[in-house]
Formats: sequence, C-alpha cells, structure tokens
Amino acid sequence: MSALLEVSDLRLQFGGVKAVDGLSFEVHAAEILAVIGPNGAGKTSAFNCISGFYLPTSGSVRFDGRNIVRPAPDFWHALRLVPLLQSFGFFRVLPSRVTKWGMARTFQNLRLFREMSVLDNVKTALHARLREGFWSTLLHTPGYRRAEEACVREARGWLDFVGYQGSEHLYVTQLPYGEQRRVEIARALATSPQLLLLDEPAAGLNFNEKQALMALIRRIRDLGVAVVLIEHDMGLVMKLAERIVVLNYGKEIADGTPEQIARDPLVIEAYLGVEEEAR
Ligand SMILES: Nc1ncnc2c1ncn2[C@@H]1O[C@H](COP(=O)(O)OP(=O)(O)OP(=O)(O)O)[C@@H](O)[C@H]1O
Repeated sequence: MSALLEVSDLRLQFGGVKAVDGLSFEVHAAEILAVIGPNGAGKTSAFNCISGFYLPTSGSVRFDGRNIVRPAPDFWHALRLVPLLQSFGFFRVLPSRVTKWGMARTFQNLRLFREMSVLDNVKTALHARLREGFWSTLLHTPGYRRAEEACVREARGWLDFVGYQGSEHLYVTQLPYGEQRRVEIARALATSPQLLLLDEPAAGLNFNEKQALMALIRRIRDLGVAVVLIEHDMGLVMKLAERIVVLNYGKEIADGTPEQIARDPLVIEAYLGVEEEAR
C-alpha cells in the first residue's frame, strides 16, 4: 500500500539553529502515528513544514501523491531566485490548498476564532466548501438557505462526534480549555481530512479528558483518517500510537512500534538526558 504522506530528508534551519535536520517518515491511511522528542526537538517545526505553514530549507513532502514541498531545481538555486519564486507559490503549496487536498491540523496554542460562537467556528471549515455565489449569498436565495442548513447540520454532527455537549451558541472563550480543544478538532474534521495533524492535543487536559481524547482519536482513525500527533504524555502515546517517530535536536533517532521505542537505547538516552539536565 502506498503511503498517504511521505516526508523525505526534510530540513529547516533558522539562522544557525537546525530545527529539523533530515527527517524522513511515511504515514499510511487510517494509521495513528506519534511524533515525540524532548522540548525543542523540532516537532512543531516539522508539522509546520508538512502542513505548508513553513517553507523548509530543503527536502520534500508528498501528500496523497501530490507535492506539498518539492526541491527547486539547481538552476533556480544558482540564480538565487528560489526564495522569490517560493513567495509567489512556486515549489510549494499554501496551507489553504493543503487543507483542500485533505490535510487538517490543530495547533499547540489553540487557534479558534475567539469572537465567534462554537457553531460558527466549525461552520467556517464548511463554508470553504459552499459553492454559493455572491448574489445568492446576498439575496439569501432558497439554494443558499438549503446549503446553509446543510452546513449547520454537518457542523452539529461534528460537534456531536467529538463529544461536545455544551451550548453551540457560546463564544469559544467561554468554554473550559478541554472543550475548546474538542471544538478545534471538530473544526479540523469538518474539512473532511484524510490526514489529521494534532499538535499536543492532551496538553492541559485532566485524566478523564485524556481518556476521552484517546477514544476520540481511535474513532477518528476508524473513519479511515490517518492521525499524526505530537505529544509529551508518554503514557498516552504508548497506549494510543501504532508507530512512533522520535526526534532529538532536529534529527530522527528512532521509528518503530511503541515496544521497539520503549527499549531503544538512543531514545532512552535522549529522555534520561533531559531528566539529568532538569535536576
Ligand atoms: N520561528 C522560529 N525562529 C527561530 N527559531 C525557532 C523558531 N521556531 C522554532 N525555533 C527553534 O527551532 C527548534 C525546534 O523548535 P520546535 O518548536 O519545532 O520544537 P518542539 O519539538 O516542537 O518543542 P516543544 O516540544 O517545546 O514544543 C528550537 O531550538 C526552537 O527554539
């Protein structure tokens, strides 16, 4: 089976800092993969490159057979025109297009629309799919109203799916943190992704909320959606992930099942090193 996501030799440098240093891995349909590593290992930077938010220094990202990032030919590098061409969308794909292709994500620091209700936040993901034109929207034609009703039904369906039980009319800022996380996942699912990237979805959640999150991620996988999560909670990762990729100082140091990762000497050293420094 060919991979849904192929990341090859991905590199991202900020000045002298090699945030991502030669990362390669694959994700298959309906797979749960965790990306772990100590603070500053390059996990979020890698997510940002994969989802089109950052432009990597080099490497390639292929999603569902299409290039999100592809290396620019040497000719353009020689003319030093690559950054300029990339700013016009050459050799890269912008995040909005990546979402349309079927990749959705959530963020380490929630990025909900704070001045909108719960329902409207989820509807924003669906409006991108509405094909109603300017005049039908302005005049609220029957076609527009039908599309809008379908949009509301679907948004409610995703809120139910993630287990949101509060009022859909509340502003998201009125919700406890755990509920805001659910709404952000509902909004991501409303884009109908084949791949969902979750950046530290369990951060700030209590024990019960983490159990519910694990059950939710399994239900998302059961829909046929691949899930890649960055997570620091090792207990959760070991129970949930089918495969784990480990980063340290931007480099990939291991890729395997939870059992393989738990006894990998390089992984143990990376984590013990962190504990030693913390003492
Ligand atoms: N926009 C930026 N500008 C400069 N350096 C950055 C930027 N973003 C990240 N870095 C650096 O790149 C490295 C990797 O950071 P990144 O946030 O990707 O790590 P991480 O593994 O996600 O960390 P954490 O688990 O703490 O979220 C760090 O040294 C960080 O300081």
